[in-house]
Amino acid sequence: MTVLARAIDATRRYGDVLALDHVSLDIRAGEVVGLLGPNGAGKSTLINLFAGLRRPTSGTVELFGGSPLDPATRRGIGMTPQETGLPESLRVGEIAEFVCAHFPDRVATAELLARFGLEDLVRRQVGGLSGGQRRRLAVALAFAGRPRLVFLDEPTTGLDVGARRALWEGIRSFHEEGGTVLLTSHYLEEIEALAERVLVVDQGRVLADDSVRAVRGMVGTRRVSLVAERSGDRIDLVVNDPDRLVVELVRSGTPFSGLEIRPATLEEAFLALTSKEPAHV
Ligand SMILES: Nc1ncnc2c1ncn2[C@@H]1O[C@H](COP(=O)(O)OP(=O)(O)OP(=O)(O)O)[C@@H](O)[C@H]1O
Repeated sequence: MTVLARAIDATRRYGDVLALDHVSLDIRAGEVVGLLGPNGAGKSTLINLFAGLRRPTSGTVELFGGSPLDPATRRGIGMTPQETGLPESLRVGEIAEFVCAHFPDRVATAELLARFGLEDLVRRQVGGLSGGQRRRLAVALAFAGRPRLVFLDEPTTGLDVGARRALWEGIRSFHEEGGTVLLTSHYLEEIEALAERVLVVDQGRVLADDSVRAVRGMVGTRRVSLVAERSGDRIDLVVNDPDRLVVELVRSGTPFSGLEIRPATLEEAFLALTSKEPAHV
């Protein structure tokens, strides 16, 4: 399958901060790939390298087989960064028209807005949009030039359920037409709704690169919490098989109390993943 974006041993430092640590991966045509990781994991940095907004400190990043720094190459991508600023006094239809007009093979403004459920807002000034409507518009604009590959950095943060679904529909219809998307999120649920493949990133490293189902299994851990009677200390453990742990504890005759078992949060699962050797790097 055609590789649209490729990182080979890419490292990016900001002063003392190692934002990306020897990352190698491919984004192939037709994929929707979710980039999952906690704050500061390196998700935006990876997108910024692919989009040519930053250069790697070492290693190589390729876009459509060329350099992401080449404007002609970059014309094939669409991008919505984490934060965007749109001119307040322009109308939604005017902004969409302005952005579409930059591309040789542009989407019709009405079609673009309809795809993201924004058709009723075409005459509204941006200053009069809600936060969710602004965000949807910012995401829609990434698709204005019929890109081959779209980067979306936390596209649905701050959206309510309805707006989130409208946005998901827009992304899905692009994918159904063969489009490729790399999107970041803090939520596995969101990535599950859109992507087949998920990259789990933390501290600049790719901890897992697998199907959403496999990663769900990996992070489908449980947190077991109990008080050891001898010391009186509460002990917290993140495990895959809590039943076995409890059976073994009882068998060993260790006195304990206050047993609690609950699903691990994504944060805890990340920590559990980080403490092991990465499955695929
Ligand atoms: N321009 C910069 N200057 C200095 N440090 C930076 C810069 N950009 C990012 N960093 C640091 O690099 C690391 C990775 O940041 P990055 O924004 O890529 O993470 P992220 O996974 O996108 O986080 P979030 O989920 O919070 O958006 C962080 O420690 C961050 O503070």
